[in-house]
Amino acid sequence: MTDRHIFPDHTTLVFRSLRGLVASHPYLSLIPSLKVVYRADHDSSKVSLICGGGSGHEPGTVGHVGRGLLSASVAGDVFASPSARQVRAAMNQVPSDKGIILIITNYTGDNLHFGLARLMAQSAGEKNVELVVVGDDVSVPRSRGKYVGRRCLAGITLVCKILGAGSEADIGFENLVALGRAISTHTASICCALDHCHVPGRSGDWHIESGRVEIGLGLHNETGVFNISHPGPQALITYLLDLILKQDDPERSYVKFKDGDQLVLLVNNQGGMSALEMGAVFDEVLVQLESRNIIPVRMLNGPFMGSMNMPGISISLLNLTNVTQDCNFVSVLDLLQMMDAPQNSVAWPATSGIYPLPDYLKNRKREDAFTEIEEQEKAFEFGGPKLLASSDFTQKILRQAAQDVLAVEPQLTRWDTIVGDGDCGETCALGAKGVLVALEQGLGSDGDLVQLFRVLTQVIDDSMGGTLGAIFSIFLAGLTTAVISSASSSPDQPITPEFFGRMTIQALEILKQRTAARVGHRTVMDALIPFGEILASTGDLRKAVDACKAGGEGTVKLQAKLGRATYVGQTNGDMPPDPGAMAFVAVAEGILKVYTGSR
Ligand SMILES: Nc1ncnc2c1ncn2[C@@H]1O[C@H](COP(=O)(O)OP(=O)(O)O)[C@@H](O)[C@H]1O
Ligand SMILES: O=C[C@H](O)COP(=O)(O)O
Repeated sequence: MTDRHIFPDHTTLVFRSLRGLVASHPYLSLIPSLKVVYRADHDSSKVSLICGGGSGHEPGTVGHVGRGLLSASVAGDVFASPSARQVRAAMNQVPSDKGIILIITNYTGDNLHFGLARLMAQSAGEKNVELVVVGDDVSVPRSRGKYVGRRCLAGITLVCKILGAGSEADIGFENLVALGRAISTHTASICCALDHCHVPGRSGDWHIESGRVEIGLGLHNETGVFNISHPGPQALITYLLDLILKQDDPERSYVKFKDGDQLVLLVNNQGGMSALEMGAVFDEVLVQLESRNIIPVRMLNGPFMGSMNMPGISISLLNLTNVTQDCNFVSVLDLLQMMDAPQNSVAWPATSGIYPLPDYLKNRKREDAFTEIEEQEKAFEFGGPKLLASSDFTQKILRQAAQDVLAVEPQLTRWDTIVGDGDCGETCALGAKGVLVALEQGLGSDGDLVQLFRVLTQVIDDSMGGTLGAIFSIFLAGLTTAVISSASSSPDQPITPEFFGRMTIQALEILKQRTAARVGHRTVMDALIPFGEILASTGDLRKAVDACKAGGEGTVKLQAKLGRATYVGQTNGDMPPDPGAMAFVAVAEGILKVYTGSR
C-alpha cells in the first residue's frame, strides 16, 4: 500500500469526498454538517433503508444511496462509527409511513450508536424502527467470537440491494426485516490482503511482510486471523473458498451449502487492486467453483465495501435457497428479480437497469444539493434541579483530564494499531479537544453539575464517534440522570468523592444495559468498574484511581471477549494494554492531579 495521498489529512477528507460525490450525482443530497447522504427523490410511502458506519469503505455505503437501494447513508470519520445524533438526523431526513430499517455492520461502535438512535426514535413515539445487523465473515472461529458474532464484510451490500428492491416492490416492513436478517445469516464472506491500507494523516508504518498474505481481515485494517506465505493465485483462492464452503469445520461452516443450491457470488475489491487483476481473480474463483459443481446464478465483481487503499479482495457467497427456507414469502425467482431490479445509485454495477432522473432534479444547482437542518436537540433544557459545585474547580479538573488524554494519544494509537484499527488515540484526542473548546465557550462556568454533565454528554457524542465515544457518552448520560435524581432529592448535599462514587455506580448500571462487557473482558470497563466501586465504597479518590490503573494495566494479561480486539490473534504474552481502558486511566489520573493539588 502507498502512504502517499493528495489530501494528506483525513479530518476534512470525508466531508470533501461527500460533497464531491453528491455534486457529481443528480439523485443525491447531503447534510454537510452531519455527513448524511440521502435520496434527493426520497419517497416516504416506501420503507426507508438507512445504512452507514465509519468512512473508508467507499463505495459502500454512500455509493449505494438511490432509488431501489438505500434511502440514506450516515458517515462517520474514517473507520469510526457516526454518532447517534447523526443517525437521528438521517432518520428525520428520510421519514417513512411504513417504517425505517437501519442496516448496519456488526461492529461494536455501529451497534451502540445506531442502537441508541433506534431507542431515541422509539422513546419519541416512532413506530417500526428496526435494526438489521449484518455479519457475514467466516474467518473468526465460533469459540472466539461467541460474544460478538460474525463481523461484517461486503455481504452487507447484498442486503442493501435486495431490501432496496423489496422496499420499492412494497414488501411489508416486517418481512423486509426478516429478509435482511436471513440474507446476513446465509452469506459467507472472507477477506484477504497483501498489505494493510493507509489512512491519510494517521501515523503507523504498518505493513504485511513482503511475500506473505493475511487472510481473515475485517473492514478496518485489523490484523488478519491467518498470516501465510503467498501460495500463488490458485492455492490462495482454494484456501479462501475452503474457509467459506467447508461443511465439516465445527468452528466455521457458518452457512450450509448443498448441491443444487442457488448462489450469488460477489468478489469485492478491497480498495487497492487494479481492475485488470480483479478480472483474473474473478475468473479463477469461477473456475474453482465450477470444479466444485457450483455455478452461481448471479455474479458481481468490483468495488463494493473496501478498506481505503488496501490491496486485497473479499469473496462472498449468498445462498438464496436457504434464504427462501427462512422467508417463505419469497422464492428464489423473486430474489433474483430483486437482484436485477433497477436502481440509481452511484456505485451498483451495470447488472441492473437505471431509473430515469425525475424532471425536478434535472439542472439542479450544485448548492441546492446541500441541506442545512435546524436541530431541536441543540436547545438544552435549562430548567429543572441544579446541583452547585465550585465552577473553577470543575473546570480545572476537566481541563487537566483533557490535556492528559491528549498527552497519551500517541501511545493509545500505537496500542490500538496492534489490537484494534488504530483510531482509538485519535477518537480520544477528538473528545479531549471537544472538551477544551467547550470549556473555552463556558462549559461548567455556572457551577451547575446537572448542566455540566448534560452538555459534556453532547460534546463527547458529537466529537468522538467510535465504540469508545458511544461508551463514554452513555456513561455520561447515566451520570447526568443520577445527578438529576440526586439534585431533586437533596439539592444541598456536599459534593464529595463518595458522592461521585455513588453517581458513578448508578451510571455504570445504565451503561451495563447497553454493553455486555464486564471486568475481565479486556475493555474500558476493566478500568471504569473498579474506579466506581472503590470510589463508592471508600470515598478515597486516590484508592479509586489506583484500582482503575491496576485494572487498565492488568488488561495486558487478558484475552479480549468483546470489541475489535476479539478478532486479533491469540495473546502471546506481549499484548499491549487495552487502549480504551488506558484512556480512562488518563482521565482518572488527571482528576486526581487537580484534586490532590487543591488539598
Ligand atoms: N463491547 C464493548 N463494551 C465496552 N467497551 C468496549 C467494547 N468494545 C470495545 N470497547 C472499548 O473500546 C475501545 C476501542 O474504542 P474505539 O477505538 O473507539 O473502537 P472502534 O474504533 O473499534 O470502534 C477498546 O479499547 C475497548 O476499551
Ligand atoms: O467503519 C467503522 C464501523 O462502521 C464502525 O465500527 P467501530 O465504530 O466499532 O469502529
